[in-house]
Amino acid sequence: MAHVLSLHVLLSAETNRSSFSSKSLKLDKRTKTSISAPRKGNLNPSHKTQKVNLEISPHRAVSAVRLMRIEMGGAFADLLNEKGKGSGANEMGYFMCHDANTFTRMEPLLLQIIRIGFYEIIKLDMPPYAVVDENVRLAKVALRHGAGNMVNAILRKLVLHMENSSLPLPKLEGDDRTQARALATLHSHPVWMVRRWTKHLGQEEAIRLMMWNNSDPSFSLRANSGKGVSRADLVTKLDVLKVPHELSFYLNDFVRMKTGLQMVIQAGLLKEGLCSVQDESAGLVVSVVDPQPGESIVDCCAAPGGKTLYMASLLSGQGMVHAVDINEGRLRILKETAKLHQVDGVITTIHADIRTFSDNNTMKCDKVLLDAPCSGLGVLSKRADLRWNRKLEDMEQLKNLQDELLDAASLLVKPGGVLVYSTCSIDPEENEERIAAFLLRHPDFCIDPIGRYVPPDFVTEHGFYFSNPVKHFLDGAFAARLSRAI
Ligand SMILES: C[S@@+](CC[C@H](N)C(=O)[O-])C[C@H]1O[C@@H](n2cnc3c(N)ncnc32)[C@H](O)[C@@H]1O
Repeated sequence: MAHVLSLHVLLSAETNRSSFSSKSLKLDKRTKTSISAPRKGNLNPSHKTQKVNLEISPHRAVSAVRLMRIEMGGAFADLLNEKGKGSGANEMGYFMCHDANTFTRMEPLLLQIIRIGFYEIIKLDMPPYAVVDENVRLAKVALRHGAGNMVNAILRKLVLHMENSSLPLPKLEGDDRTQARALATLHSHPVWMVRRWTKHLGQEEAIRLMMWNNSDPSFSLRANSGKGVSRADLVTKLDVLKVPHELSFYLNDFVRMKTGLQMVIQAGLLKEGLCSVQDESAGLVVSVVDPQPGESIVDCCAAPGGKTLYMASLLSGQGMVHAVDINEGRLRILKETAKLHQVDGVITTIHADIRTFSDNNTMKCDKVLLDAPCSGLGVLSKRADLRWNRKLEDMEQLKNLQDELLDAASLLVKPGGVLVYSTCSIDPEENEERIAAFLLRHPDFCIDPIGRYVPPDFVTEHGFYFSNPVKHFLDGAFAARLSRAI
């Protein structure tokens, strides 16, 4: 069950995607004939006459390979849909490969097929015997007859348990550790995360958070005012596309949507730079910075540029955002998007490690944003793979890095200027604790409470910004606004 959640994302993405066209699939699917003229993959000639039922679901096939690649190769779920390596056509080719040696290497696929079956039966509530049938077929085509039999036996056992309401689910009893393990299984999260959240949030809220992480993510679009596109213009476009949406309660340029992102993409709204996909929680971090025309702003960890672009669009052509990032490729994306969004006149890109940049530079700006590398524990509903890639040991390393970056960023703030530290984490050790430690090291900075910049609902007792997924139904995010003494 470990990756069933990412499967969910992939399935819905693939339903609308055309990285392999339905036209090409028609050639291969729903035919109960021998494979005679394969168009992809290295089919062994000896199989040309093999009678194989190819009536397999392409979505399942692509999903199974993608899940395997995420698990074994660390592929990012959200990058798998780009052309090339991750294209659906490639993965279908993988499935249609009938070389005996490849079978051995493909074995982990069996696990993914079983996971898909479990997910469809338990979570998607699909007709169970159809699911068994489809996945058995898939295992037979992709692996071998015996693999199909195994899928059949396991999924049928599951269906039986479901019918008799006798699923052997772990019980929420015993000591903390045992309960955490049970919750981890029930809600498909790593045990260390469950233990951490239970400690920080209490068990009830930890469960709500896991349920949120497992739910369908919603998305927000930001109308690109830098290009003269108003929210009303964006709403008109969405109406034409018949994409259901509602206006953001918190941000004037934002629109929320639960479904229809694929339609927005296919209609070219992003490609034309009319809008960006940006969560309101990230937009509210920009509200905390509160960019004003004429100001100089350093964005220390800027790429791929979500916040840089939004800040630039608020400058009305006056002022400058210096976008610094250590990752050249991501910075290039930022630069290209800035052009597309017609805000490149107020953005300069600087490829550098902010730590050496600030050491060797006398630059002092009105405002400095440090959107620090973090665990991403606030965005797990959109990053289904992240929970399994993130390790407890990462947290210590991240905290050290965040401290170093904060020290470096502070050097770029002019006297009387503002430093904003933000993360997309809900973990106090990456948020409040980093600020407390920073203020001890830097007595020339103090907290500037953010009540003036965001709705009261997002203001913590210490004057920080915090977006809580289970309270605000947005991604989790944190920001502290610190002002430097004159
Ligand atoms: C959370 S992401 C920033 C997201 C960005 N602010 C946005 O809104 O799109 C963190 C970024 O920090 C960058 N980064 C990590 N270490 C860095 C360093 N030492 N100096 C500069 N950038 C760094 C990473 O390359 C990554 O792009």
